Amino acid sequence: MRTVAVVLAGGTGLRLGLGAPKQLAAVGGRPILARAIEAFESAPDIDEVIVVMAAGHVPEAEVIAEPYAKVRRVIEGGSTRTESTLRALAALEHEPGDARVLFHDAARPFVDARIIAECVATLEREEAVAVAVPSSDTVVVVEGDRVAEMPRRDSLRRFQTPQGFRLAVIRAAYERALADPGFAERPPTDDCGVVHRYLPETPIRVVPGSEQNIKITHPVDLLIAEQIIARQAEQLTAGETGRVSAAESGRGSAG
Ligand SMILES: Nc1ccn([C@@H]2O[C@H](COP(=O)(O)OP(=O)(O)OP(=O)(O)O)[C@@H](O)[C@H]2O)c(=O)n1
Ligand SMILES: C[C@](O)(CO)[C@H](O)COP(=O)(O)O
Repeated sequence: MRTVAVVLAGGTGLRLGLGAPKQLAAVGGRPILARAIEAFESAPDIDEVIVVMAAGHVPEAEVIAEPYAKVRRVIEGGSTRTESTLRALAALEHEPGDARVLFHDAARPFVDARIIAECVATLEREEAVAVAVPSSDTVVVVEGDRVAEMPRRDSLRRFQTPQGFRLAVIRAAYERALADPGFAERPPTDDCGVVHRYLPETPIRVVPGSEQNIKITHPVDLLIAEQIIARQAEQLTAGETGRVSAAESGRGSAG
């Protein structure tokens, strides 16, 4: 069964305010989009990667995607996230219904191998999977400027991506969504939201995300991203030094 990763890069990054799509900006010297693609390129369970790029920026995305063998298509996105997903689904029209598809925000460049592997493994036995972390803030529902509800924090999670589905499920959910005149007016904020609203009987399994799997959204997130990259580099160096010392001590004891 094939698994396709869709890297959603169709946004323009208004909240970051760089004047260009944020996924083209570099963190740690490399474009955010390249980092997101790289995570799926190096995941053994992923067969193909489709990049959905913001209108007018497809050639730049093609240049970024060029080194990655699994990226065989860079397509133009729509004006909303759900429209970008729909374009990816159209590009996947020849895939069988039991194929697996993972939708990932290009704006989350630090998704790791464990998360991707758990999503793919979950889709072997389930029809939909989401990635989430607990909330460390108390989250409230407000009406106007008044608190209306205070849900129990221990039941709350913050969604990340990827969000994965059997193709037949996400196709059916969008088919129902498109038949609903209210969908365009109030679209869900993600693909799990489309499945939850239009196929409520479909269970969505949740696997643990990571605090590093941030969505670069506001300017402060660029600073956090640089810190994550610096820490990853330190950990790599420490790991390599550790391996060298272990090898050296091994040689010492053997000889
Ligand atoms: N029409 C759109 C809008 C968003 N996305 C993608 O969905 C992910 C999450 O969206 P968000 O963080 O909101 O990105 P932007 O839409 O670029 O940001 P903003 O809302 O600040 O403009 C991003 O990787 C973005 O590129 C997309 O593929 N197509
Ligand atoms: C899909 C998502 O990243 C889950 O948290 C989020 O809903 C995307 O929202 P955005 O407003 O498009 O960034």
